[in-house]
Amino acid sequence: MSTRTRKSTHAHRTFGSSQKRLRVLVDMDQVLCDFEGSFLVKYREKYPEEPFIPLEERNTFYIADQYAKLEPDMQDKARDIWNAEGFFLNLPEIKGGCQALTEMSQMEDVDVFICTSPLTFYKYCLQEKFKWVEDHLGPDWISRLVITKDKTMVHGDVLIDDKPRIRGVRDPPSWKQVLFTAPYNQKVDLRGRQRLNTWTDDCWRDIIEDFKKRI
Ligand SMILES: O=c1ccn([C@@H]2O[C@H](COP(=O)(O)O)[C@@H](O)[C@H]2O)c(=O)[nH]1
Ligand SMILES: [Mg+2]
Repeated sequence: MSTRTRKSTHAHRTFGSSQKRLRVLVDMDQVLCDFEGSFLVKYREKYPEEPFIPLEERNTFYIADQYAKLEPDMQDKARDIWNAEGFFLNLPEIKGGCQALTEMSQMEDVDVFICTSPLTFYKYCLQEKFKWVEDHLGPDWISRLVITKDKTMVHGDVLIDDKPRIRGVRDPPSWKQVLFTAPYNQKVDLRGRQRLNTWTDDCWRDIIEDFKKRI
């Protein structure tokens, strides 16, 4: 066997598959973690006499924008809830999310990363996001956690995210968004995007398989 043949055989073994790997980015708030539900419970506990907006009537991505329309100081009262120590750490899981992520990461030719934005008031949020991931998914996922204010800067093929409009310095981003359904994004124009309503059926699997065919 010539040197050239040996080299190419080795190369074939090392990089055996011609299938490109699909890189999936998955958001945390309102995709893996129940930000909205938890906010409402805590808000009503803290301000039982104040008006509130039921989940099915939420119509803006930022809670504070809609609460500001109720009364002038409601915006600050709302912010106090998620700025508090322990808010992010104690967010309940969106049903089936962590199980789906674990299974997704075991799919052939798929790499999964968590991609989340921090609060500008980052005192508790940053470390609590790390701890949440460790507690719910395990320590191996810490190296798969990307925290950024600008998700367009992160390279990927798919971003599963509830935010109706994601903008940043890179336009267009490398990824295609799959819109994870939330109360405030039910009526938005999908602009060619796919929707994922829940983690509790196999639709996410079909979406990932479909993207694998397209890359
Ligand atoms: O009403 C809200 C809802 C969310 N936030 C914060 O915005 C970012 C959103 O993060 P994603 O990664 O896009 O889910 C996050 O820091 C939320 O805590 C908010 O400030 N107000
Ligand atoms: Mg989100």
